[in-house]
Amino acid sequence: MKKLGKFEDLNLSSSTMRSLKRIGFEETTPIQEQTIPLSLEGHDIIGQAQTGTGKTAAFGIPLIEKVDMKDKTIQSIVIAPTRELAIQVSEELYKLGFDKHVQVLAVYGGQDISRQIRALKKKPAIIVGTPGRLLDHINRATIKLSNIHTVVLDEADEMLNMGFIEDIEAILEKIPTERQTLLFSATMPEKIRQIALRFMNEPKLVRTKAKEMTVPQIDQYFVKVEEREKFDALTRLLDFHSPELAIIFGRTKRRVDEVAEALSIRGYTAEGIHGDLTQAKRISVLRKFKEGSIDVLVATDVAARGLDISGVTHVYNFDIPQDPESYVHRIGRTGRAGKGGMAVTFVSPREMGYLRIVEETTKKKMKRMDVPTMAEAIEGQQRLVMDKLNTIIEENDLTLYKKAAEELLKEHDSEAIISAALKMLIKEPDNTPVKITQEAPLPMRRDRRSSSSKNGGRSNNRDSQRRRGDQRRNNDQKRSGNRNSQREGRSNQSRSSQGYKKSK
Ligand SMILES: Nc1ncnc2c1ncn2[C@@H]1O[C@H](COP(=O)(O)OP(=O)(O)OP(=O)(O)O)[C@@H](O)[C@H]1O
Ligand SMILES: [Mg+2]
Repeated sequence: MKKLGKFEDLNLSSSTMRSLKRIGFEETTPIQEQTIPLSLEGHDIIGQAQTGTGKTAAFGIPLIEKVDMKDKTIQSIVIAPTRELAIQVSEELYKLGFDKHVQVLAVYGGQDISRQIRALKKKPAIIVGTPGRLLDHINRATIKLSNIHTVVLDEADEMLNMGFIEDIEAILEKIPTERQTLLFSATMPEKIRQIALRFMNEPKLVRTKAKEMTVPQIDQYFVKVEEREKFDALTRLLDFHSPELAIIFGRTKRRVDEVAEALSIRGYTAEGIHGDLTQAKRISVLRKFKEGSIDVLVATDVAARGLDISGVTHVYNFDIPQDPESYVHRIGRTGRAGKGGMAVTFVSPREMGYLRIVEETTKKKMKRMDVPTMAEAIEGQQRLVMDKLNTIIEENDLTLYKKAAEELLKEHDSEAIISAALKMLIKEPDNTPVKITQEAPLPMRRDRRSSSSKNGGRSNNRDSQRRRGDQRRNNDQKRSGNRNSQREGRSNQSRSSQGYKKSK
């Protein structure tokens, strides 16, 4: 990301400066440089910046600065859409407040409420929570709002999409009005402006200057491919690109299950993640992905949004997302904290209209990419193995292997031996049959393009409204089924400390 300022210029306390140093943040990102001073002055803020540009610390640093260590009540609340985001944000706040000894607690559905109640008794200064669970605590009076001076809505766009609007309104209505309200989002649909009007006090709009909605470090491509050819195209691309860590997005849960299974059959270390898996399963899949013991994560959008996993080099949209905001969030899982990344979107010929809408919204053209040939895929694999061999030669003592090498050299010339070894090391194309149920392409859309671009890409077309309506209904069903149940429907895993990325 573009680095503009220095934290030194922001008049932060020495404890926060020490924490920043420990984390490894040296310079501010643009959104941080612009919002931190305003926030410290007490203004309400609407902050919009691209994915992966440090919005968490943009509100986190002022939150920590404003904690009064003598006050033993809850002083700030951060509302986040999902439990793993709540955990991720609370971990970042914990690190930012480490030297000041600020207590931060995450509360979210799916976790034993009595455990949370016990933790609340330890008087954390900052609570990070999902809307439903926060409301539960508020209604039980285990969270008291009377002393709260700052409220943050993180990923506001996502919370609206997930149908949390009433919960958020209910929470905001209960918090003293002489508070500061900060709202952060990667995209800024009209609904958010309405919330701002109702619940904020002359908010300052801070938008980091960017022509495009996506960060420039992400190279964006599309591949025009028939539905039935998608899977083979995917494996070719994976072989060709040899991503360090890749996320593949599918449209449905079945899709995610089938693609993950099919990839495993073909010899990739892949697992799927979506809202139907148990919490424990989601935790373990995400942990394995962060540690690199699986290198392909297949996910529905909701399962990966907002997650900050370092080292994701490639994002593949196996299915093009229906609305442009999802696209922005999906590909935003790579290219974070100034690192590079590649996003490849599969489009079936009938879905080209959607591609154009995405491009109009993000104001960025995707380059066309062809499916690599078999030879190219093998070449990609060879490059990878050659890199690995070079590293092994550079970094290891190989004396133990010398004798065997000499023996082999007596029988064959070196080229033959190395070629054989390469053949062994390379994952050769594998055509084991796999089952991928064909999905119908998204409905044709012709006339709606203009309506979508007019409102700045907000996808208020009928399709997406219907879809959101469905989502909301689902949420409501779940809600009425079990007030405390997990509505977030996502994996529950936070960024682990080793996954905490610094751009140095
Ligand atoms: N000043 C900084 N210097 C270096 N790295 C930073 C800085 N600020 C944040 N980061 C790192 O950048 C990454 C992305 O930050 P963060 O998750 O806050 O992005 P975001 O803007 O909230 O993205 P999203 O819209 O996807 O939620 C994190 O790993 C974070 O630790
Ligand atoms: Mg964020």
